[in-house]
Amino acid sequence: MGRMKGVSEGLIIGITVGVVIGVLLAVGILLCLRYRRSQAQIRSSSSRRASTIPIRANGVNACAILSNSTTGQESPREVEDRGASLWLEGPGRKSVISASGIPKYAYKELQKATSNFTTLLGQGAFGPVYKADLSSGETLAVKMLANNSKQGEKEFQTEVLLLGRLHHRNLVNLVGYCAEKGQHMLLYAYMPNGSLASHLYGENIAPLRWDLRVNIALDVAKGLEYLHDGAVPPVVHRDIKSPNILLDQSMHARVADFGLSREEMVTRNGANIRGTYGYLDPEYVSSRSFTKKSDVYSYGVLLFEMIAGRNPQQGLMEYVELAAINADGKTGWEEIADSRLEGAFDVEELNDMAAVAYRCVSRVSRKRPAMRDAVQALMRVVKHNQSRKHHNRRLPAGRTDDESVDLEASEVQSSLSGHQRQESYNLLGPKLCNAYPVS
Ligand SMILES: Nc1ncnc2c1ncn2[C@@H]1O[C@H](COP(=O)(O)OP(=O)(O)OP(=O)(O)O)[C@@H](O)[C@H]1O
Repeated sequence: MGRMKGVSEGLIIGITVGVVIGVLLAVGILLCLRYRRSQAQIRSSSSRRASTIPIRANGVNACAILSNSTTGQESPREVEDRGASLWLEGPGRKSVISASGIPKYAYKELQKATSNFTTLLGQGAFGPVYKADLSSGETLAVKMLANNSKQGEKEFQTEVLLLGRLHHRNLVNLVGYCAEKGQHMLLYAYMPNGSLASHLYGENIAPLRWDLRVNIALDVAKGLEYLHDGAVPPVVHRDIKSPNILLDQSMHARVADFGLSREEMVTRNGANIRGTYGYLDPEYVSSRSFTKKSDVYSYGVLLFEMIAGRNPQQGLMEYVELAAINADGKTGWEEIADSRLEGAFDVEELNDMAAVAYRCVSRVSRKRPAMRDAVQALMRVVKHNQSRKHHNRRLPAGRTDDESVDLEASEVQSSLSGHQRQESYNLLGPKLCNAYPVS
């Protein structure tokens, strides 16, 4: 009996110890599993954040070191309170990534980078634009929005958010902003080669070569195509003109000044119109409804401006209309070619580009091409231009690049049958030039 009692007691103790160990093991495994799950959640949420907040350092897709430390004007508390901003640090970098993913710059840093706002690049309708040399070595253009603008803080933040999501190699992309001391500033990539207008009309600047004009025409078309068909929601530029086409270090063109809320201008007859005289879609002027096709019209004017080297505000379109009497819309446009080209252009390419331009400036918007069609047409012109260049690259040894351009023009113009029309340019050009002297 006594032995039996001893055995059952031992059994009970054994079972109890086993159960306790089992429970402890189960709790341990459970805790372990929960810990691993929470780690996985942290990992996935941080990678989600990284993919939704585009971390860009001054417009360049750069690998940035993120930290909570403060290096600029704003206090860390301010940043934390908004709960959605991250400081972006790097050598000489003092900006903060806002909720929209667009770096926010401190007023003090910009003040230093612009030598107290004295490095004026020019004055636009929105206010002055300054060149900023940052301590990081980067150069930006700072557009200081005029204080008299009716835009409030909320509208400015909305504009930054909208602009910040537009990115294309043929746009002057927004790379940052500053909203401090009652000032609103937009920061853009700096375009060292200035505006298309300065190259067409600048006095101390070499005439823009034909091949560059063709490339610029395609670049602008691609930038506009992106705004119309690539951006969500689509963006209508509303002010396509040669001063708003800027050239980067490689002479690639980029469309500037898009997406900004524009003030209306009052015309002589008291109507409120937005845009620039000379580039304005006549259908918009009568209907007051601005569409993508109104941008297409302005683009057509811009193409003719590059072909003729004439300012749309000084009778370019009247000049074009006059030439259109002789041209059938597709050929014969060489008579309006910019005299500064001195005949160094390909007639076929010029006619093809003018044919696109002529369709773009059709008075009936429905008849104008979409920007994607203009891109296709311009791509063919660029292709032709490049294969011509390739052909002419087989030059006699010892020739310089400049000579090759001259040779290229004369060779092509004399070798291709279509280019015999060059002679009619020589005959008809001066006639039209006298009727509309370049002012
Ligand atoms: N990103 C940039 N890089 C270099 N220069 C620039 C840049 N943005 C603007 N500029 C220059 O600053 C000056 C003012 O530009 P802004 O765009 O404000 O006005 P605009 O285009 O000349 O006129 P508007 O405001 O009437 O369209 C111009 O000379 C322009 O070429």
